[in-house]
Amino acid sequence: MSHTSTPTLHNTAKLGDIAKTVLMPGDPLRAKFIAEKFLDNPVCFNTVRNMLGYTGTYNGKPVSVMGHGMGMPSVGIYTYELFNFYDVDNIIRIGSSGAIQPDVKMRDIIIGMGACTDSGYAKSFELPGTFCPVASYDLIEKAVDAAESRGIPVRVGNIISGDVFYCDNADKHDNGWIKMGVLASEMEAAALYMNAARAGKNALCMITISDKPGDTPTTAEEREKTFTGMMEIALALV
Ligand SMILES: O=P(O)(O)O[C@H]1O[C@H](CO)[C@@H](O)[C@H]1O
Ligand SMILES: O=c1cc[nH]c(=O)[nH]1
Repeated sequence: MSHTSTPTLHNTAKLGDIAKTVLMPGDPLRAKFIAEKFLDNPVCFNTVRNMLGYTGTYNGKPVSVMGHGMGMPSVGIYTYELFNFYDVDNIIRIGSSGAIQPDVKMRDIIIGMGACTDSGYAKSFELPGTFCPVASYDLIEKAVDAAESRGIPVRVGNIISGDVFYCDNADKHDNGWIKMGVLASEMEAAALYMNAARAGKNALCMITISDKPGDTPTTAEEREKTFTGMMEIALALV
């Protein structure tokens, strides 16, 4: 795709409408909730496909928040455009996720230091080996400090960005990742980290456990409005 200017096919914002740091949940209504609850003077810059995006200020500093949809292709499009066409420097994903390790509990917050994947997303970069998608060390360090200073427990470790939410034999699907010490599953961090690496920008994925076998899953509304610990840590990075 050779498109290089703004607005884009997926975003009606003009260059300058979006802040250097963007918080990105998968759910656009989680983006709306964050903008309305935490930002001063939020202005909506995108409604294309209902992928809501807002820019406002937090503690006087400009910040944007925008949904990225579900899965690697969707997050790949939105983050590519933000990094490469909108001059965004930092993207912090704030997602829901499924527990993989037995000692990971509902509502635990995890910082994805690395993101394993079963996706073919890396193929587009035509590399001679296996790329290791990792978060920005600077953002990890700042997120850990922000969590500690707020008394919010977080774990830092490996996560898995999968291409499927529903699959035959989920236990078998997770078993290999359990043996490799992977903490939790979600569906976008690996593509985000790859796009950041390719663009020379910074990315971090923070997730809150919303599902664990044997526990009652959080509702859609809880995923939209109650993961505020993770949201506050992300906002502290602005
Ligand atoms: O809650 P979000 O941020 O969308 O993240 C998780 O939830 C979705 C699946 O329900 C996938 O996008 C997965 O990564
Ligand atoms: O990808 C995801 C997101 C939430 N819960 C899961 O089990 N998987």
